[in-house]
Amino acid sequence: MEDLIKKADILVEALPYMRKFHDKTVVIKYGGSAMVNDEIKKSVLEDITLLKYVGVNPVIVHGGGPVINETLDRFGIESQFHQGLRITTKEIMEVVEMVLVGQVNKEIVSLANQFGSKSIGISGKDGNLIEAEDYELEDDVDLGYVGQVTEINPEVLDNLINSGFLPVVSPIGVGSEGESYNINADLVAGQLAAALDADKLILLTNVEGILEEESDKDSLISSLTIEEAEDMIETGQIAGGMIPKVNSCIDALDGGVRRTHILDGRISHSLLLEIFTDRGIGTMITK
Ligand SMILES: Nc1ncnc2c1ncn2[C@@H]1O[C@H](COP(=O)(O)OP(=O)(O)O)[C@@H](O)[C@H]1O
Ligand SMILES: CC(=O)N[C@@H](CCC(=O)OP(=O)(O)O)C(=O)O
Repeated sequence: MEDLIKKADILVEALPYMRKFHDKTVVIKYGGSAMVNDEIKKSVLEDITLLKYVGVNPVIVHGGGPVINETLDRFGIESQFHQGLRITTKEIMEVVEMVLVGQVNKEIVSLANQFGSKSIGISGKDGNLIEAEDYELEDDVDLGYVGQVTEINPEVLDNLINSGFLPVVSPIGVGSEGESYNINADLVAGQLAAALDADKLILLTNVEGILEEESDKDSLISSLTIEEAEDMIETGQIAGGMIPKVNSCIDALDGGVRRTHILDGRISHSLLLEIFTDRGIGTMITK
C-alpha cells in the first residue's frame, strides 16, 4: 500500500509543473547520438507522448548524423565535417534527404504512434516550413548544400498542433529554386523554438550536458549564461557538435524562448525529470 501511495505522491508533486506547461510549446531536439539504442528510443518517445497527454505541446526536431555516416560509408563516400557541420555535395545531399526524411523521420513517427501520439512527420520543405540559403562561414570554406535558415513559416506546425498532432520535423530546408539544404538539426530546433514562441527548448544528446572538460564526465556545468558559453567556444573548451547546440540555445533565447537545456538523452526519463521536477539535470543556458 505504501508503494502505491508513493506513486500517487509523485503524480501530485508534478501538478504545479503540469499546470505551468499546460498548452505551452516545448521544442525537443532528438539527436542522432542519443538514438543508437532501441530501448532509449522507445523511452524517449514514451515520455514525449506522456507530455502530450498531460497537455504540453511537444514538437520534435530530429537529427540522424550517425545514420547518415553509416549510409554514406556503405556507399563508399567519406564523411567530412567543418565546425561540426557536414560538408554536403549534391550526391551527399541526396543521401542526407533520403536517410533523414525516408528513414529516421518515419521510424520516430511510427514509434511515437505506437504509444498513441498521433504523430506526423514533415520536412522543412513541407508548407515551406524552413526556407534556407547557403551557409556563410567567416573562413570562406565551401560547405556545399549546407543551409542556414532565412525564414521559418510556422503555419503548418500551428495547424498540426491545434489539431492535436505531434509534429516530427526533419532538418531539411528549401532554397529559392526549390533545392534542398542540409541544416544542422540543433540550429533548426533553436530557430523553430523562437518562431513557435516556445516556452522551452530541450536538446537531447549523448553527453551529460556541457562539461568543463570534455573528457571528465563529472565536470558538468549546470547553468551557463550566453556570454560564458561563447567564451568557452573561444577557448576551445566547447568544440565539435557542442558548438551548434550552444548556438541553437542562443538563437532560441534571442528569439524569446524562456529556457534552454542540453540534456543527456541516455538517462531514463531525462525529459520528465527536467520538466516535472525541481531537480534540473543537464546544462541550462540562460541570457
Ligand atoms: N565541453 C563539452 N561538453 C560536452 N560535450 C562536448 C564538449 N565539447 C565538445 N563536445 C562534444 O559534443 C558532442 C555532442 O554533439 P553531437 O555528437 O553532434 O551530438 P548529437 O548527435 O546529439 O547532436 C559530445 O559527444 C562531445 O563529444
Ligand atoms: C549540416 C549538418 O551537419 N547536418 C546534419 C544533419 C543531421 C543532424 O544534425 O544530426 P545530429 O543532430 O544527429 O548531429 C548532418 O548532415 O549530419
